[in-house]
Amino acid sequence: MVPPLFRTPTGQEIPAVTADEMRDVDCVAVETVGLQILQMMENAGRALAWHVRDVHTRGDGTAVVIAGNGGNGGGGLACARHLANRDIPVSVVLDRHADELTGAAAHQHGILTEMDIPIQTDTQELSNSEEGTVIIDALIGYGLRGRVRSRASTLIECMNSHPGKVVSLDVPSGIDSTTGETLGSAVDPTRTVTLALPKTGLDGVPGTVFLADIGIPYTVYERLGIEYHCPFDEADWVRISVD
Ligand SMILES: NC(=O)C1=CN([C@@H]2O[C@H](COP(=O)(O)OP(=O)(O)OC[C@H]3O[C@@H](n4cnc5c(N)ncnc54)[C@H](O)[C@@H]3O)[C@@H](O)[C@H]2O)[C@H](O)CC1
Ligand SMILES: [K+]
Repeated sequence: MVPPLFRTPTGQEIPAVTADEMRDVDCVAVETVGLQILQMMENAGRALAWHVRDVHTRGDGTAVVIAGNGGNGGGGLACARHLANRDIPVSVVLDRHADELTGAAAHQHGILTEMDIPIQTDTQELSNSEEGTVIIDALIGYGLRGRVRSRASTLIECMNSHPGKVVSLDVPSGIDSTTGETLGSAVDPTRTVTLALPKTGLDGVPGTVFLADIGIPYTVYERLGIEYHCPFDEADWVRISVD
């Protein structure tokens, strides 16, 4: 399969990667170069919060983050903190009980509880929220394995039936980030904010796609033989599309 070629609005080409290649990037960044996941996640959460504010054009200006237990969920929870810091009323719906969270997601969750941000597993508040509410899809990213299971599938349906705009982090949940296949059900976003490099499966996803800088240095790409030229200019993100 020939990988899709993404370009910025000025025509700069950006290589797309599979989930395995992106895991290699993460692995070299962390194991060899010494970045910490939380450093990259902080950049992801901040960039995502900017995009949520950007699509917040009307309504009551609230946001609901739907978060899973992996790196994607962790980025969504970091985004919730950045939104609250800008006085945007934000709440969180988890895909599991808070006691079951692990790793970076548990870490981000602990901060949100200290901030008194409402966190629940019940989707009622999401269903009742206004059209102007922006939904942040941080359920599953490139870590999706197999068909979407029932609880995640319910959350995906809930996001898709909400009248508000949906911003997906990294990959619309339910889309295989390598093949673009819908594994059972998938989020239909207004916008996707993908991290570091485009994923091959993003070719053809609905909505616009932005690439965000999460601070991975050139040397990581060089070590993996990925030809990378910085596509970012004044902003820490750039819109990308396939010809
Ligand atoms: N350098 C980077 O790009 C960085 C990306 N980050 C973000 O981390 C995710 C990848 O994180 P990972 O923990 O590997 O996986 P996910 O969060 O995508 O997925 C795990 C999550 O999903 C659930 N899940 C998996 N399969 C299924 C299924 N079939 N049905 C239901 N649920 C499923 C699982 O239970 C977990 O909850 C990447 O996309 C970025 O968003 C890092 O933040 C920083 C570096
Ligand atoms: K997602």
